[in-house]
Amino acid sequence: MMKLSQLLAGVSFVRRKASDPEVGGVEYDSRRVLPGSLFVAMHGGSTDGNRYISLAAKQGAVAVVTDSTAAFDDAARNLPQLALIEVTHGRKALAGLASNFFAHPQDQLGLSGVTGTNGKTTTAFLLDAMLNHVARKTVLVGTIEYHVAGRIRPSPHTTPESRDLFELFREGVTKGATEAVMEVSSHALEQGRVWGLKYDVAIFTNLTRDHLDFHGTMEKYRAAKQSLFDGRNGTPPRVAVINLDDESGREIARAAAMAGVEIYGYGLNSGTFRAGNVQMTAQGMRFTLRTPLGEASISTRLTGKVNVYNLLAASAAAIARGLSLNEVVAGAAVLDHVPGRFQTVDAQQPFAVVVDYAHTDDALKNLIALARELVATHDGRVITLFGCGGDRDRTKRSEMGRVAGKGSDLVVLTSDNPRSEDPLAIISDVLEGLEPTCTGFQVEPDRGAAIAAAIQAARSGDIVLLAGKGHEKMQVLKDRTIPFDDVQVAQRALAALGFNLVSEATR
Ligand SMILES: CC(=O)N[C@H]1[C@@H](OP(=O)(O)OP(=O)(O)OC[C@H]2O[C@@H](n3ccc(=O)[nH]c3=O)[C@H](O)[C@@H]2O)O[C@H](CO)[C@@H](O)[C@@H]1O[C@H](C)C(=O)N[C@@H](C)C(=O)N[C@H](CCC(=O)O)C(=O)O
Ligand SMILES: Nc1ncnc2c1ncn2[C@@H]1O[C@H](COP(=O)(O)OP(=O)(O)OP(=O)(O)O)[C@@H](O)[C@H]1O
Ligand SMILES: N[C@H](CCC[C@H](N)C(=O)O)C(=O)O
Ligand SMILES: [Mg+2]
Repeated sequence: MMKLSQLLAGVSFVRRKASDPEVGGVEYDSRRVLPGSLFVAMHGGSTDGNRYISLAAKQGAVAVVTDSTAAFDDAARNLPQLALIEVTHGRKALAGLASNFFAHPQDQLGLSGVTGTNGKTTTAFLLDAMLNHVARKTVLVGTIEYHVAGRIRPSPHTTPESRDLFELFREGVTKGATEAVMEVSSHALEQGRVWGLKYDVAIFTNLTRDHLDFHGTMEKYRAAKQSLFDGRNGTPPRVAVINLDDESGREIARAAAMAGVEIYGYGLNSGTFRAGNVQMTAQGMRFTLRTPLGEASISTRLTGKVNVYNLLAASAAAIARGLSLNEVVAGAAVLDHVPGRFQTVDAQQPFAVVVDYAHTDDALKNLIALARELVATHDGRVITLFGCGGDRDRTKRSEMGRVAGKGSDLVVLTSDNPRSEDPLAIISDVLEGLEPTCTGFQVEPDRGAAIAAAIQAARSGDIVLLAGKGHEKMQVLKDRTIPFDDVQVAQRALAALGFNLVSEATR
């Protein structure tokens, strides 16, 4: 419990209807309001939290913070028992209130945030593994799941609302965590979900096409990412770990340097953290890591050029967090794979089946290029299965079709969370890019049947890429959400062909 006035410390507001109740919780969703809660009512893209103020009051809210002048006036008239505060930005206010409510757990954590179009989850997992390897307890927040000092929680969002983030941090600190590693999505930056958080280390992986449905243009998308580095998220980070091979990375580094941030640049061709002598197989990689602390040989079970970048980013961040080069090397060897990222499904079949989360044209292009490199030694073929998400960026659909068509020997075009859209309409958008570039493709909207078809088509030495859903366990359709797991479906398809798992065979 906390007095409303204490919760408001440092939170700027427009006006306040005086009264100072004890508050037992801070909620941004009326459905979670309990007796004694403070409800933060804010407008959104699909509804307006201000519509639910009277419902929240019925459920026992004692105070309401609103981003609406009209809602304030209305509640002042009709709900006289409520303490009221009007703010200009609901989520920024929420971040300040929640930080106060959970007693600033971030101050007791070394906080690292990863942003960029692709590679956030992988880089975060790598950094987390390095920190755990030197016995630092962590909170890990991202797309796949949340880890709170070893305990696993489901992840409803890559980057949760500030209130939920501070709750995770508080629980982590209570359980002995000293570090937090989190993915920071562009949605979160744009909306203010991480407003005011001071990062020790902010990491930029890359910027390529995605999320134009939300940001509108690449410039706005980049600006959202950049705000993690240049102080526009409230306060700039201490260190910025930035991919300097990426054009946007170079721009972001300039802006961060202007804001007084220390830059740790990385890349294959630029920066002070570099990789050389990369030797790559399907099972893993070795390369020389060059850093300002000296050189070391990295050995990892992750593979592919994109994972060289992810390892460079994680290594630089780990060094920024005080690890030695030896500790980085040891930590890099720990991770077997990141769930759903270049995860092989092995039932002793004579071809490879790989589940990967590539759901942008850049990721798909890189994935196919890696597969092409791996089959080139024995003249195998690349079979690529993918679809595009519904209610998401439409501009990437034909581009994904184009890169899949160009790089693959066979494409199986299917569905990937059509959400409210017609799966065939999404497929038709993809075909605009696929048809002109591809000699062999099949269309099968049912993802289960499509996976079976892709696997049936494989011959000895081929690689079957099942792209887009990675770790996901559900397929989101218009009228229902059904359990769906690419790894399991692939295992069943292999079993139907007489290939069976041996123990520990599935990585
Ligand atoms: C576009 C987007 O990010 N939307 C998120 C955002 O919605 P919004 O601001 O439009 O809010 P809204 O749904 O209109 O509701 C307005 C307010 O009313 C409240 N409300 C709503 C209903 C009710 O009965 N009572 C109530 O109080 C809501 O809690 C909210 O505070 O805030 C909501 C509450 O937290 C989220 O559920 C919602 O996520 C939607 C479902 C979503 O799909 N988001 C995705 C795109 C997303 O955020 N993805 C990124 C990662 C992307 C990537 O990995 O590349 C992420 O960080 O997860
Ligand atoms: N550094 C990278 N550069 C380009 N592509 C990458 C990189 N790392 C991973 N990928 C590709 O992108 C896919 C998603 O990777 P990952 O989950 O690490 O990224 P993410 O940024 O967290 O994605 P999301 O925003 O969807 O959660 C991988 O399966 C792989 O195909
Ligand atoms: N988290 C990202 C990736 C989703 C990947 C793909 N499976 C899809 O549903 O589009 C998003 O929500 O845009
Ligand atoms: Mg992610």
